[in-house]
Amino acid sequence: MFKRKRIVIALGGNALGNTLPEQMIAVKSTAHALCDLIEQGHQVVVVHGNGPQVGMINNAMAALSREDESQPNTPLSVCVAMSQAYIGYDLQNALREELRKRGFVRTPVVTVVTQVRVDENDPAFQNPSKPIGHFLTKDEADRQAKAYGHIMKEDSGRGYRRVVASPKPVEIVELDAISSLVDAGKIVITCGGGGIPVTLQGDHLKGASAVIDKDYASCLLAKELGADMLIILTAVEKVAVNFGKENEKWLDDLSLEEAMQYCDEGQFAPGSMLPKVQAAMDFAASDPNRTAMITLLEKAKEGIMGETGTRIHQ
Ligand SMILES: Nc1ncnc2c1ncn2[C@@H]1O[C@H](COP(=O)(O)OP(=O)(O)O)[C@@H](O)[C@H]1O
Ligand SMILES: NC(=O)OP(=O)(O)O
Repeated sequence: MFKRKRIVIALGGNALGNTLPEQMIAVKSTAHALCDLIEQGHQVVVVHGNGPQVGMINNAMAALSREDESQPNTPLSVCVAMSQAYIGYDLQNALREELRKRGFVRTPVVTVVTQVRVDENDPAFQNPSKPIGHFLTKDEADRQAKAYGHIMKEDSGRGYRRVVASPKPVEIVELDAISSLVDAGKIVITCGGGGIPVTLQGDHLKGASAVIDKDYASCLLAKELGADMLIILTAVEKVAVNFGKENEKWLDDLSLEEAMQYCDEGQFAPGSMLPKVQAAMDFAASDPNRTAMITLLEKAKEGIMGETGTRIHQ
């Protein structure tokens, strides 16, 4: 018998592309994949990344303030807010269009500007690790570091990128509003780019200079919303051990014990697959009835039917 599931979906970089025109095209196939799950009868809540976009926005705002002394530099937290609105705008319109095509003319899609509280003493503030912006060559990265004081790191064999602090999400500030919208059957896009990082200062929420990992934020959201599944959609169909090596092995199924062992062995690259596996483990550990899955964006439908993807469970 069909069981309707509440599913939090985390969308990776390939769901959005790297530039404005790329994003306009990419969101169409993303909407297609998401609507496949909605059409199956599932309740879907959408989280997306923002690494390339927040880097682009931050560079543009910094260039503006260099050109015009009257424009103070834009804090990273505001750049995250801008990325939520810009990505949400494209994504909600693509979803709206795809839903209407499939006859869901009354299903509203809404993007919630979402703040996520972090701990101001999180050691991540002292150890920038979250890659943002475009991939650069070593020479380009050295020039950027010298010109702007950015910290640059090699990203999983794919080139160099700027890294910024990435504290763990502690609390989703707008959770009640998100929960009401989801309960009322709306399609909600929330915690975009991991959420706008804020710290609590009395009654004031102060923007923090950071970018939260959207995989960890989507795990927190999924737990808070009592979701049945967390699905992390990325650019690989399955998680592998010995990734990229001759003895590479794609995994269908991962228990928490196996996942922990592979993490300890360093099988998953930090800054790419490791946060996904850790978020999946955290979600699966929270309840024996909860499963997390990591798969390719285009395979979401097959994944949920158990035909592909890597499932992480207790
Ligand atoms: N063990 C692994 N198994 C599968 N993919 C891996 C593994 N280690 C690193 N990767 C890489 O991680 C990528 C996903 O991370 P990333 O591109 O940062 O995610 P996102 O989709 O959130 O932007 C995959 O496309 C793959 O290239
Ligand atoms: N904020 C975030 O995790 O973005 P990416 O998924 O693009 O890295």
